Amino acid sequence: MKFNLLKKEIHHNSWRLYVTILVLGLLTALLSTSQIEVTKHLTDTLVSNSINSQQVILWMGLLFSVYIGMNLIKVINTYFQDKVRIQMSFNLDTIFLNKINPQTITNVETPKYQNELNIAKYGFDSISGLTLSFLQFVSLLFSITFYFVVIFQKIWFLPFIILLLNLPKLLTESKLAVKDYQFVEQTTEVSRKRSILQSLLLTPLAIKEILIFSAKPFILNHWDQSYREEIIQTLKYKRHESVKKLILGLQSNLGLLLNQSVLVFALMNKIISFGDYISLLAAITMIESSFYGVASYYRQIKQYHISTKKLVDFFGKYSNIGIESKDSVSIRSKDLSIQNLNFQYPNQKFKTLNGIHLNIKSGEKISIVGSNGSGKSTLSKIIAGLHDIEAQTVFIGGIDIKLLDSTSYFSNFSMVTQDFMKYPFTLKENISLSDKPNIEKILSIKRTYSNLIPDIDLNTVLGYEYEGSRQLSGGQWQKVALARALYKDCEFMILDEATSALDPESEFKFINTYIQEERRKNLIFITHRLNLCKLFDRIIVMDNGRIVEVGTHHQLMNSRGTYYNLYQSQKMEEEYNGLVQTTI
Ligand SMILES: Nc1ncnc2c1ncn2[C@@H]1O[C@H](COP(=O)(O)OP(=O)(O)OP(=O)(O)O)[C@@H](O)[C@H]1O
Repeated sequence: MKFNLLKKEIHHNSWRLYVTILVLGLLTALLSTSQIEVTKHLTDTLVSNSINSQQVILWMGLLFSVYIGMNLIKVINTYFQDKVRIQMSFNLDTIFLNKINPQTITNVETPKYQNELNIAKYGFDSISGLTLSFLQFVSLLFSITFYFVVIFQKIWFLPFIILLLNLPKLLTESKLAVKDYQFVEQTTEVSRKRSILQSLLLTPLAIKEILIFSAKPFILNHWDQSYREEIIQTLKYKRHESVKKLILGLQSNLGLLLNQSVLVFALMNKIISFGDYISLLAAITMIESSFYGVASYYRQIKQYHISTKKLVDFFGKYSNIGIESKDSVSIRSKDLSIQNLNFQYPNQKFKTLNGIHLNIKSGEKISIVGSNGSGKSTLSKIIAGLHDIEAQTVFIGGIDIKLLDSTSYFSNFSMVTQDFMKYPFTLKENISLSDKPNIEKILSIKRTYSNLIPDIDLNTVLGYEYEGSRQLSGGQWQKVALARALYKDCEFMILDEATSALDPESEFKFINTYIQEERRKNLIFITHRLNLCKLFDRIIVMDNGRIVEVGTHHQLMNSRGTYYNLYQSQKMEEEYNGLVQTTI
């Protein structure tokens, strides 16, 4: 990806503001040079043998007007700079959120992604800072040039000495720019840890457990430790920066002393007047401070180069920029076939799935069961196209899914996972995920699946995030997620323990209705409630990343293997619970 492609979007709607700020910068430079000139004349009038009071009043009036003008421009300039900052941060956030578009979740569900995201955000912020600094830099260049002209007219060689003495500032800032980035990279994890723990202490979900388990001191202690670690690292870096700045300050003081000596020499030898002395000293001091601005701009230019490199890497990994869109392949059948599929998560040392072979015919309803961690969710996410897999392992209608455009592949799937989303939107938006929900479609789902969609106004905002919103129960939220999956109305419905919060009657009614109503569609149902498995065409039993049994409920019960044992132990548990209840 070429970063230049983004530049236009970064500066969208800002060019007129930039020109305004530059004009204001030019005016500031003109006024501050006039201030020097007026001060010179006022001083010369004051130290002359015959003080002309009218002239003194005139110069003082002029000086006052220059001050007022400078103040006015300063206020207007600050406003426009704020405006640029706001516009730029909107542009950058828009680009960032639009461009980050990973095609799968495999690399996103890792700490590496979080760290790289943090560094990329820092890079983006430094770009927005750079634009403003560039404008300030140009304004400073105006001022420095004007001051140089003033000084050059009186003592021609002095501007060159000043320039030479200020070069170390640029060098130091360039080194600090590299160090800045190294510092951010080193502290990303610890600063993320601190903010994760901080939000843990503040989010309502966590507060509930914190209260019950009296966990505040424990989490606070973790937060305190990571914050202290971050502070230690930050202060170490700041100390290093301060030492560099101290050395620079000393160099700058020595430079001023040298320049002042030149002025004193010129004054004593009557090369310049006393007024010149005062005004030139002011000009030199202003150049010195302007050079700090120039140096800090130089540091940001350096950072800009590092940032763009990091951003190009980041977008290369997590966006679809530069990925050639695949030709649309027409899929004739929706039969799904998995051939010798192995899968390993990027941050795991072992394979989560081992040699999976599975064929699912169009319209088939299958249930996947197995112990915790056996790989059921991973397999279902792979089927839905959410993970990076090797070529020639998953096929739809005989076509390798790696050859298909991911968006068109996703259009075949509806999915409700264990950790489904609860959007802080209205009920109808939660179901449709659209600005223009098809109300008739929602009402039709409501009629077919009784008790699925809560009996509240479709325009009610859900959750506890906003004033006037309405919180749902866990089961109701899960029903809304199921309604969302039905609304998408796809060939494949994947339900990963997606009915676990429903009462047994609602769960049975939902699954049974889907099977009856959607005979031509596929249902992949992951569950721990084995009594529902009887409703399915086939049951897949998983253990330790492998498929260990496949068959109907009766076949698997007769073969007396893993499924049989799981079923028996669940039946015994249910009988025991029933016994306890009747005893009570
Ligand atoms: N994002 C992830 N990154 C790394 N490892 C993961 C990730 N998700 C799952 N795993 C690992 O993969 C293995 C299988 O997990 P998976 O969620 O597929 O199991 P499951 O059969 O659905 O379990 P459960 O019944 O508890 O939901 C587990 O050992 C788990 O630690």
